[in-house]
Amino acid sequence: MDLHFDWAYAFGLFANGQIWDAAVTTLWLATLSWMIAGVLGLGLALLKRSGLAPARRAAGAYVWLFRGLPLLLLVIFVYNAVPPALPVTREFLSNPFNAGLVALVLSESAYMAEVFRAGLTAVSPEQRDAGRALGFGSVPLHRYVIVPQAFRIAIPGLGNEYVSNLKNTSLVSVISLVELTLTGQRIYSGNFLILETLSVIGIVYLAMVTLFTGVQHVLERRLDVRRERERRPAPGGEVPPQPAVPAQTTTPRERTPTRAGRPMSAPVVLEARDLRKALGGREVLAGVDLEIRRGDVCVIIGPSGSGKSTLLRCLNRLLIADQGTILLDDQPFGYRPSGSAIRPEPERHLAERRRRVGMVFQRFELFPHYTALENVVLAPRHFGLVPRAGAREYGLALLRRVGLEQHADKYPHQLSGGQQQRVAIARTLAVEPEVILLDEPTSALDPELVNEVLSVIASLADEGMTMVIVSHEMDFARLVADRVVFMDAGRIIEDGAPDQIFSAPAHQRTQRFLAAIGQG
Ligand SMILES: Nc1ncnc2c1ncn2[C@@H]1O[C@H](COP(=O)(O)OP(=O)(O)OP(=O)(O)O)[C@@H](O)[C@H]1O
Repeated sequence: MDLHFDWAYAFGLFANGQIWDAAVTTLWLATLSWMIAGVLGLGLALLKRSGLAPARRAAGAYVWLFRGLPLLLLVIFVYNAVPPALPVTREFLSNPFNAGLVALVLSESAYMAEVFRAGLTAVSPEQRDAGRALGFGSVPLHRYVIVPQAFRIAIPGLGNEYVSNLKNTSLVSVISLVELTLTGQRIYSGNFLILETLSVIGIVYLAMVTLFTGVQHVLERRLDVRRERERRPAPGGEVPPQPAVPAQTTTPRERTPTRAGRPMSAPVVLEARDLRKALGGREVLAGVDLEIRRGDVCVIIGPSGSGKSTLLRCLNRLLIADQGTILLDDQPFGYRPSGSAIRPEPERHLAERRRRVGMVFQRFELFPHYTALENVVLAPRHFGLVPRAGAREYGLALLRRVGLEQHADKYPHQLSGGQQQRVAIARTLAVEPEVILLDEPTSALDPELVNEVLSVIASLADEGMTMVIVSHEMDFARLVADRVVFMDAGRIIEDGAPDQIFSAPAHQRTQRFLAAIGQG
């Protein structure tokens, strides 16, 4: 068969105004529906992960229904069946563009919900804990920490959705919306130059997809702080290297073991009573009592799996103990009286008070999409501890305290592990906690970076900061601690001055542990 392609006609079609009008309609319909569906999809994804079972079920039912129904059927239904059933929609839905928009949004939002859900799930639980430890409740936690990270992860999936949505607009031609496909049909039904017309229509679709792909590419690059920064050196990158720790800071090695302990008269600031917690069917905390006095530096040591980290997480209520209570300044912390018993307080009431007990994590958990300075000022800005105009100065002063002022505008990935941990300490200090919990703050660091972090912690101890530190750094514990607490199998076995614990442990289990790690 002789295939004739009328090139002149095909090129001439590019000057056909009908095609460009239809392209604008198609693009507008696809973009508007995709944007509305994006907002709805994010809302649905958040509802699907919410703690409220009815909200979860409703969102799940929505996704099940609108992902399951063919779009063509939805378009016809919205245009023909909804207006008679709901007269108030008659005027709006009598316009094929509006009816198509509604159908596309219904269908597309169900898909987008799953794309966003994948992004939300990919944000690590440790990032959530870091936000919660700063005192963020659910809304600020999602706004500052989770959604921005989830959005970055979801971009490729959202881009795919845009492209499939753009092509799906052709189905709206079934209710006579004059979009690209219908325009093509109308043109070739008059002259039968099907191949030429469809080729031009196809090229216009491809041009639109190419345009969008370019926009997506630019957006991805903009939001990828790693890429952005590789091309553009961060401010502060060219300054001469500065000392790892502030000049006034003492290094642990230089300190003399004169930290004689706080007077026993200092008020108790944080207290755990009979804490019990089971995890994975095993009793991890088996009745822990601990008193922390204002200004105490309490170092918790013990074998792996003895429950040290679990105890810390229970102390600031990132983890809810099964039994027992926590008192902060003699007031129940995260518990409230309920009849004769006291019960855990709901997260929404507890969130903001949690910042009074700050936490530094083993793996730093800086927010990767913010600079060091932004990490530090995020929470104080949110809680109104510092005015907008003074926020930068406030953050810089804190970074200066940990020796990192000149790295303020770098992103976490541009800092060494030790520097990241020092920023994390500054971030914790920024919300003015009464007590700081440090969970193995140096165990994720290369040996040569350990000292710079320990030095910062030592300087905080000198300033009188109350700290509870889980550490495997025994030399550091000897020098910086007022008290050393030895834990084993979910219990506190021994609690005393560093000299006593390290030189004359009273309990055989402590002796065995110290001997095993070469400290006996
Ligand atoms: N989410 C969890 N589910 C089940 N078991 C858990 C969970 N978290 C911790 N555990 C277990 O609880 C025990 C105590 O863990 P924890 O992290 O508190 O110990 P640790 O003394 O801090 O240990 P390490 O020094 O190795 O960090 C371990 O046996 C651990 O496997």
